[in-house]
Amino acid sequence: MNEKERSVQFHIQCSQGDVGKYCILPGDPGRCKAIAQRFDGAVHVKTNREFETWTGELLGERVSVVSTGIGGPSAAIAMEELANLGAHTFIRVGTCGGIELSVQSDDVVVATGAVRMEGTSREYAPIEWPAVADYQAVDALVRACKALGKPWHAGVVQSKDSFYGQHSPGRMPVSYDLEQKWQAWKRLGVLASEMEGAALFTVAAARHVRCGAVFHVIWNQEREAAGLDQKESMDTSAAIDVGVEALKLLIQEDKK
Ligand SMILES: O=P(O)(O)O[C@H]1O[C@H](CO)[C@@H](O)[C@H]1O
Ligand SMILES: O=c1cc[nH]c(=O)[nH]1
Repeated sequence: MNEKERSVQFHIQCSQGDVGKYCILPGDPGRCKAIAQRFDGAVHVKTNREFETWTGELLGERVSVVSTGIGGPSAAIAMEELANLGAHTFIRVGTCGGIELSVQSDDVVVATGAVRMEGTSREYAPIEWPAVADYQAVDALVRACKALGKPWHAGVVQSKDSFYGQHSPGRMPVSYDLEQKWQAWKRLGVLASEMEGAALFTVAAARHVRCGAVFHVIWNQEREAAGLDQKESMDTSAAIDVGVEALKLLIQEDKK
């Protein structure tokens, strides 16, 4: 299989010309339409497995939104296949759970890097490699947060493979490992937990493309444990607005 020469990419089922060079990557396919509605003239291109693709324009530039599903393996596949079609700039717009006590539900988190507690990035780079976000993407995301005026944070997130290992570590046979590492993430000031950032940042480095990530905070289990709040929020609109605005800033700067 010559992946780059395939007329139709195997998983996303898109071909040359179907997608823009600038892409937004939510995990949830259910978030694609809401993101596409921020584009001019968005059309649904394809849905295959967890990968739903829409393409439209921002500032006259073709842009796409492609869902990656849950976890590093499918996120890596989406980025690889989009890069095969010429995409070079990616913004993940995801959800996360807060870890650091100042991170509250409904806040926005911009990742500067991601803890590689997942398997996918290890099949790309030795564990010594730091999964960091592209600095231009981080800068654009932070400027977009400031312009939007919503509470935001920028820092390291943790990417892991087991959602329930995060939320119920005590019932896992390897609880000793999960709980010890969680303490380390807290001491290191890790802001939040999610699942795809580390894989995407590492694949981006391997493919020489840019990737940033912004997250809507659903809840914060550490705040709950400290008796601070029990709030849960699923309104991802602020993170979507930040992601779209950041992509526009990157397009504008590339045109200069
Ligand atoms: O809302 P998305 O973008 O899927 O992101 C988060 O939500 C999923 C877990 O519920 C994982 O994919 C995690 O990274
Ligand atoms: O707590 C959370 C929320 C969203 N995504 C995660 O991986 N964890």
